[in-house]
Amino acid sequence: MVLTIGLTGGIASGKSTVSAMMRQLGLPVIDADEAARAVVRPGEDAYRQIVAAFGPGILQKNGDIDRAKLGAIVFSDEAERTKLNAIVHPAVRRRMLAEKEELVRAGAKTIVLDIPLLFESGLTDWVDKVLVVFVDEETQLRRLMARNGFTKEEALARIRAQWPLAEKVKRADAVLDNNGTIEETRRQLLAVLETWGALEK
Ligand SMILES: CC(C)(COP(=O)(O)OP(=O)(O)OC[C@H]1O[C@@H](n2cnc3c(N)ncnc32)[C@H](O)[C@@H]1O)[C@@H](O)C(=O)NCCC(=O)NCCS
Ligand SMILES: Nc1ncnc2c1ncn2[C@@H]1O[C@H](COP(=O)(O)OP(=O)(O)OP(=O)(O)O)[C@@H](O)[C@H]1O
Repeated sequence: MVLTIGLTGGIASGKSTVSAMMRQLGLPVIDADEAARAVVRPGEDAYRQIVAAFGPGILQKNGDIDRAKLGAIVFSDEAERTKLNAIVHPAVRRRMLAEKEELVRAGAKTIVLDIPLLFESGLTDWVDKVLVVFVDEETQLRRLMARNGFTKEEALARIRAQWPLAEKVKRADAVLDNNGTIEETRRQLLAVLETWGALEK
């Protein structure tokens, strides 16, 4: 029996920080953001669909998608974001399922799916347990602006493109409070993984 853990939270709440800890503990992590980058590389179907839908103006000189330009469009206009999601999400889901099947075939006992939009995309039936990384709004805004160099408006636009983090906390099987130090978050993570029997070899 494979235990599938859905790791989610809000933008900049600390999912990648926590998924790195889970990898260090020997748990395989399938990363939706990584999949979303891979499926839009030049030559991929989704790449062609994105250029057709948004025009060559969202491309860099070398032909790669200009993520900052496309981000500015989709985080300021819900209809544009829905258009992009309709192109990218099906390809991301196919890629993640293929990765998961490979891990199951290789005998993985616990698999982590790091999916920022687990709830927004209605993917909770993909996982056995939902682990939410929580931070308060002020901390989230500060860390997001510091990490990406966004203005407050750009950061808020991204935060508002997702469910409120408090709604995800209500639906979680376990919550990591990531407002403190990374060490404090790690201690909480170990306790949750212990409880779920996720660390047995
Ligand atoms: C708009 C894009 C090009 C911006 O790229 P950029 O490198 O600036 O951001 P990155 O991809 O690293 O995402 C950073 C964070 O933004 C948030 N985010 C990304 N896409 C979305 C979205 N469609 N809706 C809400 N939040 C999103 C997530 O919290 C993600 O972790 C990119 O985010 C994208 O292609 N998004 C559509 C695919 C998607 O929904 N990915 C999210 C998980 S599947
Ligand atoms: N406990 C913490 N204390 C201080 N800084 C932190 C803590 N946890 C995360 N950070 C920092 O906050 C920022 C956001 O963390 P991280 O990138 O892990 O979030 P995320 O949820 O993966 O973001 P995204 O939704 O964009 O993928 C990063 O710069 C990270 O180094």
